[in-house]
Amino acid sequence: MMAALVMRVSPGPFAFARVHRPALRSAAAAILRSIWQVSVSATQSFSFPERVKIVEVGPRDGLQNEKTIVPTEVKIHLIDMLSEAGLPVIEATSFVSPKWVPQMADQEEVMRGLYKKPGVNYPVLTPNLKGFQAAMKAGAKEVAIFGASSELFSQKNINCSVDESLVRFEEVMRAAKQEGVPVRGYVSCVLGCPYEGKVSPNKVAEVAKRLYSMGCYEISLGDTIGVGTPGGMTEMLDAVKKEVPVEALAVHCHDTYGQALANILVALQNGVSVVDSSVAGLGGCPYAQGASGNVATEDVVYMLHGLGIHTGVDLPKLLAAGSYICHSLNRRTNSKVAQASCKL
Ligand SMILES: CC(C)(COP(=O)([O-])OP(=O)([O-])OC[C@H]1O[C@@H](n2cnc3c(N)ncnc32)[C@H](O)[C@@H]1OP(=O)([O-])[O-])[C@@H](O)C(=O)NCCC(=O)NCCSC(=O)C[C@@](C)(O)CC(=O)[O-]
Repeated sequence: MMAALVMRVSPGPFAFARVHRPALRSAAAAILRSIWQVSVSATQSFSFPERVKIVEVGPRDGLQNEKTIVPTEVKIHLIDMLSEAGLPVIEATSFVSPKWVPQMADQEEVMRGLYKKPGVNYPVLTPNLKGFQAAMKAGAKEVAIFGASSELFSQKNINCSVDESLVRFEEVMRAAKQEGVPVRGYVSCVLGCPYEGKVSPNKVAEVAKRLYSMGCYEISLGDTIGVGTPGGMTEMLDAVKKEVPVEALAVHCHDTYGQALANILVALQNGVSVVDSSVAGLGGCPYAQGASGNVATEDVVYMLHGLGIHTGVDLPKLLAAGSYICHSLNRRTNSKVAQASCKL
């Protein structure tokens, strides 16, 4: 359901209006009025979803590219902190080859060790039947298959062509249907490929349609290397929405060029209400040259709450999870909200 945006102006950032000198006070009020007017007119013609489902991909996408192996207990504690913060979906790990992605080699231990909070989904990536079977043995209740709209990226990432990958995914889908397991589908490189450059929106739409037709309940559209802009996002969504209902679409933005929040905003205006993000902005695909972190969950939540959109996420608890993983990795957070909160 979509709701028109009701603008609310928080007094916080405008505390300077409380100054005692009348001239300054009226100047501050004028600035405030002009900002408010611009904001309202800029947003009045759009509508946004009332609630957004955030799919937290930090424990998988966020950590898969880390060179030093993160201890299993740290991964488990991170996942538990994220579920405690109210994230409804937490992608826990991936059942891929440990030769290809050594960081995910402890997938079974992670699945067995995490506290399965009632109401929270913990999907895992499965590139093929072998991965699916291992995931089932480890107790996974939901899986994700991951394809691409670029041939070269598909080859580099999963060692097969796009068509071959779809055949493998059909096998996973058949097995999943037998087990009654929901399957999410990813399409990578929807706004650009590190090896092929521009990707046609029609190609994205075609792969998204194939995944949706085979039974994926949701299709996550990945700007794998974070090169997209709001213009590209709009063009791509226009094409995909002709093939897949918008209710079944998610966006998965990386922030390499600082466009992720703008791209997400445009996706929301286009009716998308599922957003992937990674705590502390960790992440990147090891087989996508130049890929930087995912958009930070903290920043997405801050923006959504500022728009009056419900997420169910407790921002202070989320910030604590981000701080925990950054401390464990000895890394500065990529989240602007976390950086700003530290200074308060
Ligand atoms: C897909 C494969 C396995 C094909 O890899 P392959 O080498 O072509 O597979 P194969 O079938 O020829 O088997 C080779 C070896 O791998 C083993 N194997 C085969 N399958 C599995 C499995 N499931 N789990 C564990 N082991 C497996 C298999 O048993 C065999 O072992 P060996 O006999 O040599 O000892 C490989 O290419 C792979 O693991 N790729 C994973 C790459 C990956 O995880 N990339 C990151 C995730 S995608 C991403 O980040 C993008 C996303 C989703 O976030 C969205 C976005 O941002 O756009």
